[in-house]
Amino acid sequence: MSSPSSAPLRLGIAGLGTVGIGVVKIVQTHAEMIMRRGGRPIEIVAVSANSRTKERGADISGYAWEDDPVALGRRDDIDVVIELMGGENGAAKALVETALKNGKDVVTANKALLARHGTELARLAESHDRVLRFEAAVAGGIPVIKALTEGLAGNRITRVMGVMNGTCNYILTRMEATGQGYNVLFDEAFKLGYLEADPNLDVGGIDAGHKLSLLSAIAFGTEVDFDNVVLQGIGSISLDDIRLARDMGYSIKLLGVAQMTGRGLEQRMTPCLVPETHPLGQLQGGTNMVVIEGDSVGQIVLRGAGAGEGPTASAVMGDVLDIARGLRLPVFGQPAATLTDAPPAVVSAGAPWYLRMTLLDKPGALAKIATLLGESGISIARMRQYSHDGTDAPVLIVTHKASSDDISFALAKFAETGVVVGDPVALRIEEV
Ligand SMILES: NC(=O)C1=CN([C@@H]2O[C@H](COP(=O)(O)OP(=O)(O)OC[C@H]3O[C@@H](n4cnc5c(N)ncnc54)[C@H](OP(=O)(O)O)[C@@H]3O)[C@@H](O)[C@H]2O)C=CC1
Ligand SMILES: N[C@@H](CCO)C(=O)O
Repeated sequence: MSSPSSAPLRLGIAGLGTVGIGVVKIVQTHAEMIMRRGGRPIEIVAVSANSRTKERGADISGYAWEDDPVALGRRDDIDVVIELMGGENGAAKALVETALKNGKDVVTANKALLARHGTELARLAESHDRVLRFEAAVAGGIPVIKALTEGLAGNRITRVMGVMNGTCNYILTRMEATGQGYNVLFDEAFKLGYLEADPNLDVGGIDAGHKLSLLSAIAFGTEVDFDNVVLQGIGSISLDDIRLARDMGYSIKLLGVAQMTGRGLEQRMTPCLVPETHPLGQLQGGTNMVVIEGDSVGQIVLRGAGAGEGPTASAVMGDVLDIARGLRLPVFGQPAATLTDAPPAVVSAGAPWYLRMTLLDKPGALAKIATLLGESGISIARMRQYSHDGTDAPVLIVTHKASSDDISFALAKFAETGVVVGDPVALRIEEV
């Protein structure tokens, strides 16, 4: 920690949308409290957004305006650039690079940018003796970066997992609670300010994958490796799956898991079943949860709002206050030059699986499926056939531990049995 200055810390904010305006409101509302806690006044000097005339819900008339956000990175009257525009390239990347090269510290909520360019930007920041902070980029208002880089710094982290996309958790849990369809709930999540500019980043699991790749880098001291996160979105999850999983005692979550194994770094962000009684299974709405396991601390669970104006702005301000106080940590908790290039784990550890399929209701159909699973090396733990009208029978199978390769092999062979109608659904049951 360097000795902090008592001069005002001067901010330039690029992006005045959901998060940017949230930050403006906190700076304006809590000026005195922030000054006491940061040990110096914190002032917004200049801002930038696409439209100068848009109504913003906060008074920004006292701040200088830049049409070009990158100009904020060159201004002599700014100490910290806050990048809240989004996008993995373009103006956001140009601004962060310009600011760091011009001696400014940077705070960003942009997980897409860091998932793609995090290692390179960390090297750039550290080579210019600048800090680059991104608490808001992972799990919104939950201070998970701080937990990993500071409070848990003495632990060898064994696993990080969690629900890290508010939109997906909102849609999945509201589908179950209200029986409403995907499209209605998607619109509700939009109104709550949860969605990315490109909503496919949310529902496709990409946004949560970005976040997981950042947590992995900190937890395991590795370069950010988003390309090797195994990704699957929630688009294929039906109301039937949500209800049937619950009937078997599980909730469906878009769950991220990262762990360093003997086979390399395993990173997955996929829909999984978790026990409905586990805190992960109970998570409702836009709430996020990150579970961290360390060799000394054991398991800890962090829970809170993962998206939206207030929670995300809260995380941004935590970073700003740390800079005001003079706290200067390496971007990923250890110097960027020491981050290792870990090989990705090709095969994930075995797990029980949930298999849902529709079978022709005729003699021997179930036996054919049981035989096929046996031949694929998969053992059945539980099975349930639901009552039905007509000729198609909904069947649910929970397996004992099986590898994803064995499950894929069996699924590929299902069509050959002549008794499976449509595409079966296979979801991993995570051991939490
Ligand atoms: N919303 C959330 O809950 C969370 C968001 N984030 C991240 O925070 C960042 C901002 O998100 P959010 O506030 O929701 O996004 P919004 O879309 O609400 O706001 C984006 C802002 O950036 C401005 N902008 C975009 N491109 C440019 C550009 N090229 N030049 C100048 N201004 C530009 C827009 O201007 P204008 O208003 O004039 O169009 C707008 O003010 C993203 O990286 C997002 O991933 C992280 C955690 C949570
Ligand atoms: N779109 C993101 C915002 C928070 O990162 C979400 O729904 O979680």
